[in-house]
Amino acid sequence: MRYAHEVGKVRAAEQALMARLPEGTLMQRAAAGLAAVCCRLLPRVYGAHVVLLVGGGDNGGDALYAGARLARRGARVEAVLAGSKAHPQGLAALREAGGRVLPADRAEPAVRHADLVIDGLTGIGGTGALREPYAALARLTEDTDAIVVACDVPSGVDAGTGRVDGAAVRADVTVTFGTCKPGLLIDPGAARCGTVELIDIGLGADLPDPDVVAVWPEDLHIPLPSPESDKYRRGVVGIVAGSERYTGAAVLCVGGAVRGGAGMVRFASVPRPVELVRQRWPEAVTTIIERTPAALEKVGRVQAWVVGPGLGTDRGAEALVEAVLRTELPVLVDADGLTVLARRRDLLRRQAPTVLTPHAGELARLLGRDARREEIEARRLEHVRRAAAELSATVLLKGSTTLIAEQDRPVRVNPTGTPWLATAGTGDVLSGLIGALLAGGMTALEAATAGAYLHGLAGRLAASAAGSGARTGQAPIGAHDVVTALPDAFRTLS
Ligand SMILES: NC(=O)C1=CN([C@@H]2O[C@H](COP(=O)(O)OP(=O)(O)OC[C@H]3O[C@@H](n4cnc5c(N)ncnc54)[C@H](OP(=O)(O)O)[C@@H]3O)[C@@H](O)[C@H]2O)[C@@H](O)CC1
Ligand SMILES: Nc1ncnc2c1ncn2[C@@H]1O[C@H](COP(=O)(O)OP(=O)(O)O)[C@@H](O)[C@H]1O
Ligand SMILES: [K+]
Repeated sequence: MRYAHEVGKVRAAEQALMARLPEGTLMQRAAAGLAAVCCRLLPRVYGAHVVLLVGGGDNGGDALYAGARLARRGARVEAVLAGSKAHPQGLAALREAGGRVLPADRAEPAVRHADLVIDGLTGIGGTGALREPYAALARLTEDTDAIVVACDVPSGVDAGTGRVDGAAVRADVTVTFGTCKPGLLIDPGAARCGTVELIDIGLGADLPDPDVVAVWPEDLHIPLPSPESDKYRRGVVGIVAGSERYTGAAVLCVGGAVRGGAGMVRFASVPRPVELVRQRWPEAVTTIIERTPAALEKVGRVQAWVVGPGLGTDRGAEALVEAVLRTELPVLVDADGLTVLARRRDLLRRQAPTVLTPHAGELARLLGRDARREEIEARRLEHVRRAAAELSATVLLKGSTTLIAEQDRPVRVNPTGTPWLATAGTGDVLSGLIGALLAGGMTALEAATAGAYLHGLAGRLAASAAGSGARTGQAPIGAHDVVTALPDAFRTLS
């Protein structure tokens, strides 16, 4: 897992470490690491043209010292100063090494023609939208052939949240110090980082437990069938989805569960979705139910439930959501089920695990009051955490960078996925898949994590046209393609 710490904790750890070291040691460590990465990225350091974008704080100091190191190795280093002040010792070091300061009006051609640009405008001290001239300098990085290396954080990205409010640097590589920052792992900030390289500056012992962790495949412990397995031991998942009006969601959800490794899928709904599920997934055991509180009595035993996709939001849907949540089994609530829950949050008072899989709009409804969809998209980390605490559930927030939160645990960031997944019905596949993993005995957090990982990977595999010779090798996909690609996604793990 890759770990990230909140900015306040990074600063506290830095303070504690700095108190034990000679002044300036940490900045030298950071600058040495940054310069080493730049040397690796450049085909030749000697004679390379390097431009530094330098803000008024220590982030600019790192860039200046790194520039001095590159200048000493023969690079032609030019610095553009964004503020009225710049780190004085860093500036002196650059000049002493043969680097020079460019006037502001030379910044644009310099960045455009450079071999490498170091962004040292703002780091963890950046607050709010970049002001001028920082913003104009950050925009220059969007239109250059130079390799853009962000120092600690791409300027314009909020290090704590990943929020981007206006102009921001678009980096090929982000060299971050001591520990990752949440904004480097969470979109929209993560999309600005390129590859993230972590430089050890010795903070380790002073850092507390991480606030955010990115999931790695070796963290996923998906149970595999053994010789003693039978369909009941592998897990029976019950799916309550679909309505006379919406049928596709049910078919996709069942598909996600079948391909997600359930020993058996029991599907319960009204006649039309039952008929369609039977046609598409003869493996599923179907039951026609009425939309009443007693509906589940006919369904048979399961180990976990999924409720919500295509269910509608009327009184009948509410009766079904209530019936499922009144069981003492793990339950995943998705889609229309979440809309029902927004007016019946009392149903979340239960002992067994509950997994909620909202997108930002659904989470806004669930949190109510002041929550707005756009705010949630912009500050995903804060909202997913708040949701897990207020709703006493495992919350998986979908969208660009899926986050998974449980109270008092680090938030998990899913590294797989592709914007091609932003198409109707892919969420239904995810809920069926996680339901199957829950029924197989994984904890709510494990099942949500593994489900998000496999789903994102299946999306990528489905979207990439291997061997097609196409330029990007990617193509649009439908939700059923994600279902089809799930076995290949599982195969990458075994
Ligand atoms: N501490 C340590 O031990 C170590 C720290 N290290 C490094 O220090 C970095 C943190 O340095 P920091 O605290 O000086 O803040 P920093 O990121 O340079 O930003 C402040 C500057 O940005 C400006 N500014 C802010 N917002 C702005 C906006 N919206 N628009 C425009 N300008 C804006 C702000 O201007 P002001 O508001 O003061 O006018 C000020 O000039 C950290 O990321 C890492 O790289 C490493 O060397 C390792 C050891
Ligand atoms: N921009 C994006 N980048 C990556 N994944 C995305 C993006 N937008 C949506 N997704 C993923 O696509 C799926 C869409 O789910 P959802 O919004 O529930 O759609 P539906 O309800 O139509 O099935 C989720 O897994 C989500 O994480
Ligand atoms: K920066």
